Amino acid sequence: MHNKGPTFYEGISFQLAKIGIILVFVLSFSMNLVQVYVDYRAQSREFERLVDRVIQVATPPAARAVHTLDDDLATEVVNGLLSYDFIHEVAILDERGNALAEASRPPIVHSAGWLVKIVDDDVLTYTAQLAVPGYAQQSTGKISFRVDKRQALASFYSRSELNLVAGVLRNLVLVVLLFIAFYVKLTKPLARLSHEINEIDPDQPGVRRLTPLPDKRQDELASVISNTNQLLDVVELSLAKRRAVELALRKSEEHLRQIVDSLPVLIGARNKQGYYRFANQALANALGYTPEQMCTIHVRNLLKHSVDNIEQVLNNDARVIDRREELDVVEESFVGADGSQLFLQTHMIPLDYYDEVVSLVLSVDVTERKNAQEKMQYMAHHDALTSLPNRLQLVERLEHEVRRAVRHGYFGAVLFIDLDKFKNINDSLGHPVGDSVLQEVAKRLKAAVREEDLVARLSGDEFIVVLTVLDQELDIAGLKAGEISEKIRAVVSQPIMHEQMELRITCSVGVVVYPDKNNVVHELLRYADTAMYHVKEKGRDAIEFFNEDMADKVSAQLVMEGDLHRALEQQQFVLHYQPKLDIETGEVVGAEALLRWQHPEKGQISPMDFIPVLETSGLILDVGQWVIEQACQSLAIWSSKGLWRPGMTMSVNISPRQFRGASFVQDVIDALQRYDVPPGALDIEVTEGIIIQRVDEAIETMSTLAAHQVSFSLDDFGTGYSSISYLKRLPVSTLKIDKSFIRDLSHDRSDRVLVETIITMARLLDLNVVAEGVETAEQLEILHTYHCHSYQGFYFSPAVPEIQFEALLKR
Ligand SMILES: Nc1nc2c(ncn2[C@@H]2O[C@@H]3COP(=O)(O)O[C@H]4[C@@H](O)[C@H](n5cnc6c(=O)[nH]c(N)nc65)O[C@@H]4COP(=O)(O)O[C@H]3[C@H]2O)c(=O)[nH]1
Repeated sequence: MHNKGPTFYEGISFQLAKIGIILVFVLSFSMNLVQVYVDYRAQSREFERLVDRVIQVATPPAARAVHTLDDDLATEVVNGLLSYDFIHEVAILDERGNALAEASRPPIVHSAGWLVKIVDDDVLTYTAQLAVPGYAQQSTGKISFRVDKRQALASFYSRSELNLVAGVLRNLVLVVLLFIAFYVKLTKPLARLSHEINEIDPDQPGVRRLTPLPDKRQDELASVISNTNQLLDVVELSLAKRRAVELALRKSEEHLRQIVDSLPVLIGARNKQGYYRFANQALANALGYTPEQMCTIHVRNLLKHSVDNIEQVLNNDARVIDRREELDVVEESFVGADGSQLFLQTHMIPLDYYDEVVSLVLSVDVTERKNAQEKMQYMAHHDALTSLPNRLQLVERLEHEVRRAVRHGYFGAVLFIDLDKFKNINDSLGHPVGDSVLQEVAKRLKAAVREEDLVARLSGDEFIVVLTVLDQELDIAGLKAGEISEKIRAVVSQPIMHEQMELRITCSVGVVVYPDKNNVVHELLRYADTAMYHVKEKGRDAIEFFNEDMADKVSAQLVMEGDLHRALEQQQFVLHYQPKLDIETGEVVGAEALLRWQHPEKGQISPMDFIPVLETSGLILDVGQWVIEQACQSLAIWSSKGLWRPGMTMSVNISPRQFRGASFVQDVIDALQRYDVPPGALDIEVTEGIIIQRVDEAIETMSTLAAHQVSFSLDDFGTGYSSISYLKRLPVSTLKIDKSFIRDLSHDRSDRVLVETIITMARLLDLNVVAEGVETAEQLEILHTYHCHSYQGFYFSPAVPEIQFEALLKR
């Protein structure tokens, strides 16, 4: 800080000189003037007295001259008066006013000084009456003369002028001398002092000291300089101390900063205005700024743009700062410099930071955790292949939609869509093709419905479409659901192009309109499933609405499902055996094990009624295994008793689900080994339906078991595909002609042709033929003519309990 020193004219000396000069002129001149005035008054009075004496001296001779009319005397008086240098005109007049004698001379011209001009008191005229004593004091004339007062006071004036000028000059000299003395003694040292103070470095005040005055000077200035030097020393010392403290502080702050910066926790301090007063490296890095930049950006600009989020952060800051509360914030959403979103979990503490209270925020970056959670949440609610909502989300949404429909009084619909023969695509073209078909179907379904409708993938080739808000009238809602279902059927059946291959697929659609009586989501799905199943039963590629009959059937099925669970636990199942007989010899060549359910209340229930329920509920896996075990056990017993001769076969029915079960092959082998079943005694009846779905897998399963001496019969032959091509590939030893062809054998020619053809074909393929449902001798006779190998049916015996069958064997 360097101040420009004062100029000469701004200096104290000049200022004092200026004041001195003004005082000299004003005070000394005015006081001298007063003195002159007093002197002038005294001089004037003196002059008056002189004039009076002159008149007293001149009037008697002048009166005599007038009285005697003596011109000479008058002239003498006049001349006498003119001898006074200040009288320059005299006249003696008689009583009539005629001049008896008069004389004048020009006034003496003075070089009039300035003072005379100020006084301006020049010529005066005096007149005196002349009277002769003793003549009654009667005036006889008068004498007049003119007087020049300036002339009379001339010496006074010149003396006064001299005094005035001399006084002023003397004082002026005094002022000049004082000015010099001030300048030398005060102003000059002060100017030097000022200059030296200016030169002092505020950071090192002790380095440049003020130059002391000569030793003999012990005045105030010398004391100021010496005191200032002492002060500079003290300041220098305290500065040095302060610098040392500051250095220590800075170092400790630096260490702290390093520690804070190296922490993985994101640390910052925000003030009430929403600015970071401090941000550690981790926080700055996380947001993509430097710690310095962080302090220049308002927190609003770092937050994700959502009113709630911004409000929450600002409100929390205000709470911490104003109310000094400590807060835990589960989630704050920030946006980094590169636009990426960041989720922070934060603990907030009020902190006194320099001159204000701030909110100290300690955060952990939970973005990855949050993203993982969201991803998991997404995965938990979506199907990975099609990204459609999965069953979980479907159920949640459908529950919500049903509630909404009930509340607002309108109808919606659930469409259960199953792709027809999708397995064929998977099996023949491979899973990648199947996957891309599913993705394409998902896309088409989404495009076919409104945004607010829901398309979900249930499993495999099953999709659900929820049509929300169809109509307030049930009929119209149903109509709309039907129209949309038709549209869906149409879009799904459009050719699907896959790597220049044109694929065609149809779908079966089951429709249920909601809300219904109980509005349970799982029921709705089951109803839609049932309706879809009906479509499948009727030949696929159609839509069907769920109706009351179906509902009754479903509820009956549900009741039965519960009963079947109990049946297995309480051993209500038994096996009956129907003998198989050689047509030629009439000997028993084996048996078919048939499942019976002894219901405690309803009595014996037909497997035709409960096997489908076992199948859909999955219970068939347990019950089917039980059947195999039971049959193997009976075989072992009869074999040990010598009742089961070699070459006899025990047929066991296997359901599709059981056949495809992962442990099926091993379970059968285990049972064979456990009961030590004679080789070739166990025969498994499979339907064409089981095989046709996955021919290769079926062949593999059958071949494995065939290697363990298990034979296979093809049940219900003639009702299905009856393709000779796959028959040749299958390890099947027996064909069972369905009883529906045997029933009308005696009077239906076409059945006879069919049965004869099957038998002939079987013989050609070296397969056994068993005719089912032989009830009459006539039927048996016809079969005999056709050279059918064996038969079973009520004609000989229905399926009978184990004991009865054993007795039959014994016979
Ligand atoms: N009208 C008439 N019927 C006759 C005659 N002879 C036998 N039957 C019946 O015809 C059915 C033959 O069994 P299926 O075709 O394999 O058809 C079976 C089979 O598909 C299935 N089934 C039976 N037991 C089991 C089992 O343990 N497991 C599996 N998966 N299915 C079984 O249930 C179906 C029906 O079994 P059932 O009611 O026992 O009915 C049996 C049998 O009682 C006859 O002369 N006239």
